[in-house]
Amino acid sequence: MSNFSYSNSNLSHRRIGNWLLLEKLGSGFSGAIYRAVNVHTKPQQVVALKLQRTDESCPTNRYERFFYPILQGGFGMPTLWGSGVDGSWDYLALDLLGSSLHSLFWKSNKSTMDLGSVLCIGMQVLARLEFMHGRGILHRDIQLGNCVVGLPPNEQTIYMIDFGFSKQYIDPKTNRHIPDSKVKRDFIGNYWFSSVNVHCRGKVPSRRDDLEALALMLIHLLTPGGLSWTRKGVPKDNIEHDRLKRTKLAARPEDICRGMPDEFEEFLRYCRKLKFAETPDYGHWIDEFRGVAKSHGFPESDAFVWPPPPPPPKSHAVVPSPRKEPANTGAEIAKVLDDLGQLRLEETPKVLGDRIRIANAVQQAREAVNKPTSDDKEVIVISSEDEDDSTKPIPKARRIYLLRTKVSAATDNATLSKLLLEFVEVLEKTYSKSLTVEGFAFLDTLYKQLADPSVFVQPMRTSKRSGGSANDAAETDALAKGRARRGRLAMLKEDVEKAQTNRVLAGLVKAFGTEIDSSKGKTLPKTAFEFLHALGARLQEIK
Ligand SMILES: Nc1ncnc2c1ncn2[C@@H]1O[C@H](COP(=O)(O)OP(=O)(O)OP(=O)(O)O)[C@@H](O)[C@H]1O
Repeated sequence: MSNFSYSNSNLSHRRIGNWLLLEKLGSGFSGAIYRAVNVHTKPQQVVALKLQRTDESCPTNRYERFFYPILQGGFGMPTLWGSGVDGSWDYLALDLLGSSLHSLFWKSNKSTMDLGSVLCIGMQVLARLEFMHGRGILHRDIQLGNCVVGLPPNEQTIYMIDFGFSKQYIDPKTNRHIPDSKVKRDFIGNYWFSSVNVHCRGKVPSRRDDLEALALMLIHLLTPGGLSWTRKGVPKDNIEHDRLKRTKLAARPEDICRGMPDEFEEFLRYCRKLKFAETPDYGHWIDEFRGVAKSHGFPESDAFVWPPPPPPPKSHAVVPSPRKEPANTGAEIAKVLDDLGQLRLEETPKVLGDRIRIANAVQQAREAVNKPTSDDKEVIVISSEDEDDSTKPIPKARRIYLLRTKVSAATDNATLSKLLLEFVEVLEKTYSKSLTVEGFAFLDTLYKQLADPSVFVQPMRTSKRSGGSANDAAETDALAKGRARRGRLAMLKEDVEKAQTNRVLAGLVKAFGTEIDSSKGKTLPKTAFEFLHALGARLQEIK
């Protein structure tokens, strides 16, 4: 085993193979990278020479020499110009590239990376993974240090490097996916971003784990100070490592993604739901990230521009956009602010959980900011639903937001039914069948519309036996009986089918929201969709 210290050594001006070493670019535990020139070419070809001792206990250069040829020609894959062994040195001559994302972010001295840049990283790394996986190779060490930008004119392209931990997941002899195993295995990857399955549960890595590492990397960049388990540095012993794994395992997607566009939480959930041998839908998530960029006013291109250009104007930076409506008076704005001031979270009745109350408060604040003052002479509509006529995908969160604004303006049950079914369609079409903050906010608005008769133009009740709120409550209670016997969501669906009034439906929407909010991962099982469809149908019937 080599005791050689790559970080303390300086091999500048030495010649290895055809290459004259210039300055050191980086070094790790088991290798060093130098800028080097080919002594035989004119003009001199400049490369990055990746060096490793031949007696290295972890001979990653030998593995990389195998993978690079398979990856040649891929966009964002470095070209391998040569490789060999010279004396005690094993070397790879690679395209000379620029800084790693780790070093760019570190030097920016910011606690988070801007959303626009993070989305570009997401889109580009997804495309790299699609290519690698398409060639039958897993990366298995996705991290910021292994994503590097090119040198001009390729400085907006992110390259994948370091295939020392890579592996073929398609067996070249049988052409079949490698098998899964129940035997716990030693973890391969990195402490920060390796997936929960691989890192904490000892599972065999597959394509899904490369994607989950990317998801964690993106979430890390958007988290002030980074993901909690990255803050104490590299674990020094097994006790610290075990603690780190426990923290990672316990971190719920909804907690670590709080405050970020919903798509990040959905992407993480999606990765974790993929089956061992399942092919991820890379294109779908590239489109989702592009949609988020668009809705936040960033360019839709995945070009990674660093340092990031100034953020888009505030009016475009917020996901929801105001509806077209007459100019608001100063009194209205004052009322919204007053309402916000009155918002006493601990005393607000619990409707659908904290997530909704917070979402609503944030929503109101956003709307207050976007509303013109009484001094404004004309209404400036920054964007509206009608403007979204492009073929680009609208992110799920925005679609749900738009539906929610329509629900709050609806004046009859038929419209509510139509909007609810559109909402269900959005949920059904997305991969992650979990209810996000926007989804809960939609249910909350629907609940309020159904519970408050004053919002409807038409009379709300047609039932002979529903005389008042006491009866309504009794009816809801009666309908709730027997839930212990059958699945609660299935029971709620049956209750919906029997409901006679909007107020009863409101109670059931509330119960449904509470049910989902208390479920692990806020996921919507089949019975939840059945409930929503039944609710849509019942709304058509109750005039
Ligand atoms: N082709 C390249 N051009 C320029 N710099 C590079 C290149 N490849 C690597 N580097 C720099 O050297 C660093 C280490 O590279 P790499 O990850 O390939 O080596 P390693 O020995 O496997 O490192 P580690 O032990 O940290 O995984 C990178 O983070 C990057 O800053």
